Amino acid sequence: MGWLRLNREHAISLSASQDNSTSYDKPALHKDAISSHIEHLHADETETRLYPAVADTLPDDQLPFIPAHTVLNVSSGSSRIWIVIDNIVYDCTDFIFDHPGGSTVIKSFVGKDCSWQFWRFHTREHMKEFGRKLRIGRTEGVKNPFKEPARYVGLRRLGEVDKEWD
Ligand code: HEM
Repeated sequence: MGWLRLNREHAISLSASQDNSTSYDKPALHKDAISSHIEHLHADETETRLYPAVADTLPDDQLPFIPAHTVLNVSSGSSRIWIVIDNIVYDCTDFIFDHPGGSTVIKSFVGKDCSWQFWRFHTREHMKEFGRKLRIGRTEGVKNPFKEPARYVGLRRLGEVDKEWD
């Protein structure tokens, strides 16, 4: 667990040294730091650390690809809190302690897709300001355990084409 401890201390000292930083700001981890600590880790922890948080400026389509089975393995075999929104993997391990909606909701989606649930409670601005810095990769095929219920405006289903207007 040496690496995890190091990562947390690094994050804390970083946020202490930057006034406008919050405690869940994650540093962009350096490859040398990863390899020098990687030998102390169990296999599944090693796997999680291959995907550190990436720079805010990196476009989604340039994020490293994390196969669905890796998302699943990491989530069941380690204490990392990875969730998937619109095929982007977010590492919420540290962020859950600061999440205004509490940690339980996020924990209930570990290793799962929760796109529609996320968009029920958040705006694009929330994602840009708080979510973007938690991105670690992109993926495909991770399942949402719940089907999105149909949404209605009055008696009309949202998004339904109104035949009378055609
Ligand atoms: C990338 C992951 C996430 C980020 C960055 C994030 C960020 C935030 C932020 C910034 C707020 C405050 C919103 C406000 O001020 O109006 C919030 C509230 C909330 N979030 Fe999240 N969230 C994440 C994941 C989730 C997930 C997966 C769920 C569960 C579906 C969830 C459920 C909620 C709820 C229920 C609230 C409280 C809403 C309210 O009080 O009106 N969040 N989140």
